[in-house]
Amino acid sequence: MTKPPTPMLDRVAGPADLKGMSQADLTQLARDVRQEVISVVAQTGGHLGSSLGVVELTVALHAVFNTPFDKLVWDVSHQCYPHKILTGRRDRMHTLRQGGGLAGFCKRSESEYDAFGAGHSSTSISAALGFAVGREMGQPTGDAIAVIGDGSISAGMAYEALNHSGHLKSRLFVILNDNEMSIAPPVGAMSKYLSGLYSDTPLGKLKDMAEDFEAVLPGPIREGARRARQLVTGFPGGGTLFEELGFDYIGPIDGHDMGQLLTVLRAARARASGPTLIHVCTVKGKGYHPAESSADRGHGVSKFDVASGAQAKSQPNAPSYTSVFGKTLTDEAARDPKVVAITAAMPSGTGLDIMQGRFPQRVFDVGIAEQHAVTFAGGMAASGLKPFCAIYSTFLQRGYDQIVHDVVLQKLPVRFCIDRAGLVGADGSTHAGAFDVAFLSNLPGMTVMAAGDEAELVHMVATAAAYDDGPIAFRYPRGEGIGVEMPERGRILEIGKGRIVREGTKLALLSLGAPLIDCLKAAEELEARGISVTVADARFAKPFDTDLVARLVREHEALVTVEHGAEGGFGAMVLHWLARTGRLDRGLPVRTMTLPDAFIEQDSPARMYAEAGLTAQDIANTGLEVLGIAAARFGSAAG
Ligand SMILES: Cc1ncc(C[n+]2csc(CCOP(=O)(O)OP(=O)(O)O)c2C)c(N)n1
Ligand SMILES: CC(=O)[C@@H](O)[C@H](O)COP(=O)(O)O
Ligand SMILES: [Mg+2]
Repeated sequence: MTKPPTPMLDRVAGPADLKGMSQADLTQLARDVRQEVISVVAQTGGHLGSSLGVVELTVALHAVFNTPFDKLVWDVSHQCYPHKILTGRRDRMHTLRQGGGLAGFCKRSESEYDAFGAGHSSTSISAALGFAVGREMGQPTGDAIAVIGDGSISAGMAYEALNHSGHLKSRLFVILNDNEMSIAPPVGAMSKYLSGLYSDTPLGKLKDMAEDFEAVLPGPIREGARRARQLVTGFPGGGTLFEELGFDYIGPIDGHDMGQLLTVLRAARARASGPTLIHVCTVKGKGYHPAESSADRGHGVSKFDVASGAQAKSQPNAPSYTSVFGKTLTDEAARDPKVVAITAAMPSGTGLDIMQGRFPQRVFDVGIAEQHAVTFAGGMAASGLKPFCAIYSTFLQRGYDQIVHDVVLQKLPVRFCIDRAGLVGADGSTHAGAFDVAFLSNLPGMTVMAAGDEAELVHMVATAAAYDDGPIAFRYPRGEGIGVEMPERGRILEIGKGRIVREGTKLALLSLGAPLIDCLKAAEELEARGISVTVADARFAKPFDTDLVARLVREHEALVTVEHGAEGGFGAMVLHWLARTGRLDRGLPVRTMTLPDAFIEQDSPARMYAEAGLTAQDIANTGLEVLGIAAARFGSAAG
């Protein structure tokens, strides 16, 4: 399909070109940018809905503010595609979320217009306030503008920042992009509150009067808006929640109406002396019917046909880990009424929407609130329930102290279901599930499992359901399983016990979780070279199977551990144990293969693991290396 003409956008090299444009030109520019976003994401896939929802807002912000001197901070920044198109990266948008290409989120190293990196939500107000204080202390920076969604502002960190902003009273702009959507429909009292600010109040009529005012929003209008708001908020001071926190509140305004946006942004920029929140109402997926009309408003799409909106469907060879988890937990819930589940605004991403469909009263979506999710689960466990807290590895980082202080310290039997473990592909370094084994395995009394395949995941869900002696976690990767035969029902695994998957004699490969398939492939390659290889699946990072490790060390000439996790995790613990028990004294060559001490940028998972040095070939090569050392050291027939 030929791309629609974008005459106004073709004239724009950067935000400076927007300064002289008329409202009509800017409106046309927005139309062009919207078409560009649709054309690009049809080719690349990505976060379509959120970006379409902020097209007019992005044009207006770059037209009114002096970026990059003024710092525009996008929350999550999954909605940054119009921003990237307008800030000199239009010609590279076709590389979006691909190896060596543009990141799917804002990155300081990618552009001076990306004032602050993101990918995780609810950080923008804190960062913007940091810039504002920097300005006040003489740093070369201008205004600070945070753009945060109605989902992201529901997270605790956003309140911490709002609270501090109101305390400091620094000039700061917070644009609340309210599209009444998170990934799923938003949950929580804040969402209802925001809707109450504009649902059926007289303000709706006042908005029309705000149009085309070049000067400050005229007093009667502004006063009228405040009076109308007093009708709906009832706060003692008569203001909105934000005003009670020390913000000037303006809105709500129509985030697709260029006239209102320009008028209000220019007025606010001219007048604001302290923290100012501008409440902008938008539509996620705006201007592209297939997105606007879909349940998730096109939040995350694969490549698609523009005319029909039909997305390219991958042909899976095996069920996804996520769907296996969702189905298996639902079966466990059917057998045990104590089983409940918690998600932090990601019911479909975690697969809990499957259980939600059958047991809606037993699945709790707490909003983007991982810290709360963990301690909430702790309370549930303390009450006698069996909470399964399903949070992506990368987002679980947000609730670490709650894991340590509220759950593990009290030995509460919370089950942590850690999806997206390892490298995740297009979302890149901000979303890597690299650290959970390391940060969980050092906690006293924590049990950590890792599924070697989708059948193992079924057993781990059953094991977690049966395990009430304390906190337990199981991790599994993004995407499809490897196509193993699936059990009817999960088997309860013996805690701390691994398994031998392939018997050999010379080299021992000890895998934790997903690298199992790569270890088996490496073993086949080495076998073809006459080298006999044992492949063991650790199953548990903590407590790991010391009898198994002792046997591998006793019966083989060399040992290699492999994990999709950062240094300081499983391999480190095994090595530490071997050293501590004297099992290295005879000089057995050991290698621990982990993710590197670096962040790996977006690419296909296969290419990311190649960059990490964790392919089957890498494992085979490492095996040859350690066997060579063994031969040189012990004069064996190894190698
Ligand atoms: C800490 C954290 N938890 C979860 C996510 C996953 N996530 C990405 S966008 C999103 C919804 C954001 O909703 P909103 O802020 O309203 O933005 P919109 O997509 O509506 O523009 C979620 C939950 C995340 N990026 N960071
Ligand atoms: C922007 C964000 O954080 C989420 O949309 C995330 O990209 C989802 O990841 P998955 O695609 O792995 O569910
Ligand atoms: Mg939203």
